[in-house]
Amino acid sequence: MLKFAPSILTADLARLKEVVQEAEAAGVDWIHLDVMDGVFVPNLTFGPILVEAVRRVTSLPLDVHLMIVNPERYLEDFARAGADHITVHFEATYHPHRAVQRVKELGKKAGLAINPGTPLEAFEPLLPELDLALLMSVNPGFGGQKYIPTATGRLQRLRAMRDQLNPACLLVVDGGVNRDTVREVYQAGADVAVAGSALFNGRPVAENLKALKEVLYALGGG
Ligand SMILES: O=C(CO)[C@H](O)[C@H](O)COP(=O)(O)O
Repeated sequence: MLKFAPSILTADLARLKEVVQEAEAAGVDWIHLDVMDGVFVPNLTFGPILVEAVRRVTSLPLDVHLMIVNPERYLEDFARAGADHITVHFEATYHPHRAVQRVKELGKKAGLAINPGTPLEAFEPLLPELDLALLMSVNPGFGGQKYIPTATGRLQRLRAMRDQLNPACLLVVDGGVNRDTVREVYQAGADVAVAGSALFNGRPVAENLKALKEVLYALGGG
């Protein structure tokens, strides 16, 4: 069963509580929060204050994706704000291993993410300690981008690496997942799909989620 983690990046943030609760009622698995600093990625979003606000309106796991340089500086703040999972980017820190260890010391699930241009081997030394391995299937920074087709082969190879080194680590794909690409990412071995514009787009989340799941049911694998 592929899990779905809607990214609030494309939601109507003036209705934050309603949209998060709508997603929860629709049956999504996690809420994904994209934290951007305008340095690591060319966009700015929000920090721990918003994570804390979301924490107060849902009991779903909060999956915080830090697209910020030197994420070590803020791990405690996001943990205190109520994040359940904290994912840092391999490219954004000199010390990805130290950052992952710190997330675990804080009692949270630790994730490592890589960009589309980063070799998959970046995961290898850290995989045995990861709870989540997040593969970007768009260049990070914006919702609503097109899925990069080379992500599929990378997912397949990462799945094999994961199965060998740490089967308990969840494989997360992020970017451009929609009705046209969800089959591909599921068949390539993803455990969790982050989806922004396919789930938060002005139409009811339940309808959007159903449409994605129908593609998977048709395979007999949803
Ligand atoms: O990390 C992200 C962008 O950096 C977003 O989570 C991702 O792009 C989801 O949005 P969409 O499903 O619309 O592509």
